[in-house]
Amino acid sequence: MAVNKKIAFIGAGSMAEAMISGLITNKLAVPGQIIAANRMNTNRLLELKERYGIDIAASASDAVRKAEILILAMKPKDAEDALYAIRDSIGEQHLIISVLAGISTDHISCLLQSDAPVIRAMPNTSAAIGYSATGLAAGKYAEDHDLKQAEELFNCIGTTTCLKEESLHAVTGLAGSGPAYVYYLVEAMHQAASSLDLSESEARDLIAQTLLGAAHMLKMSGDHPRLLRQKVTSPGGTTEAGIQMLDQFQVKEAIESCVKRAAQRSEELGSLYTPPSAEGIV
Ligand SMILES: NC(=O)C1=CN([C@@H]2O[C@H](COP(=O)(O)OP(=O)(O)OC[C@H]3O[C@@H](n4cnc5c(N)ncnc54)[C@H](OP(=O)(O)O)[C@@H]3O)[C@@H](O)[C@H]2O)C=CC1
Ligand SMILES: O=C(O)[C@@H]1CCC=N1
Repeated sequence: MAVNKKIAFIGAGSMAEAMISGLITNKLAVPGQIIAANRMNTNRLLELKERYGIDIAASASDAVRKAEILILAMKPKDAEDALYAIRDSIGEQHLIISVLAGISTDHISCLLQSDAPVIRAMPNTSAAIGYSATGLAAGKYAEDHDLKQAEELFNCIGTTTCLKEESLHAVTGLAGSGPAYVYYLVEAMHQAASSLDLSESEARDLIAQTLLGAAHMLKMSGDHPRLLRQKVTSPGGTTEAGIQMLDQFQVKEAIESCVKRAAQRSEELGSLYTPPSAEGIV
């Protein structure tokens, strides 16, 4: 379903571009409905205008004044400056959606000194091709229709899961950062393929299709990954021999630690950029 509101991206980096690309490709919005602002990198804004035909703003507050849905997409460390700069332009027409890792909706409301509805979202960069796995949580001023609006928007660029806000740290560790873990695995598979004399393009096709097939099997069969793995693993065969290496290097434990550490880092970012005086106050 298309939205008929103007959407402003405050922060025009990787995540904003992934969402802009997904929103336009999947026809939730036409380019003229999207406006982007960043801190100072005008070339980046011109690049996005050229690539997607979107509007660009002279300042973040200019973008805010022209839009009803605001997507906060700067780094957590820049949130304070960015929100101070726009707070006088926030009005009752605005729905605020933050994709910032770790930063709570309470903190955003506090910095904005506003009771405008805030939805916290954790998408991932697969939004660019309509495959984000996004977690969503409503802040205390958001009503059901605000969450529904955010769900509509993110459903257009992947799947959405609504959760309590505390769970967004886990979503960040698992799915927000998740594509990077998969690319890390792929980098290792490429290195192995190269040392086994496969060409770059042969390896690329084989690896991408193998991942795609496994992901579809997980979704379509509904089987537990252990069962799916067992079906690949013949006793005394190649897979068993390969997996013995993964076990030897404790790869399962490493991945579990990786996801937990990323989730913990999300909590740390929240504390790092939330002065104690701002916790829970609006
Ligand atoms: N990348 C990812 O995979 C994901 C990222 N996120 C979250 O998305 C957010 C953005 O990440 P990402 O896109 O990777 O970051 P980038 O560094 O790629 O982009 C950040 C953008 O924020 C802009 N910015 C900085 N300060 C301000 C300001 N005061 N006012 C307006 N814009 C400002 C920067 O502008 P300039 O260049 O001019 O300084 C830049 O355009 C982060 O909070 C991150 O946690 C969430 C899910 C996944
Ligand atoms: O690395 C980060 O902090 C951001 C949040 C999730 C993915 N990228």
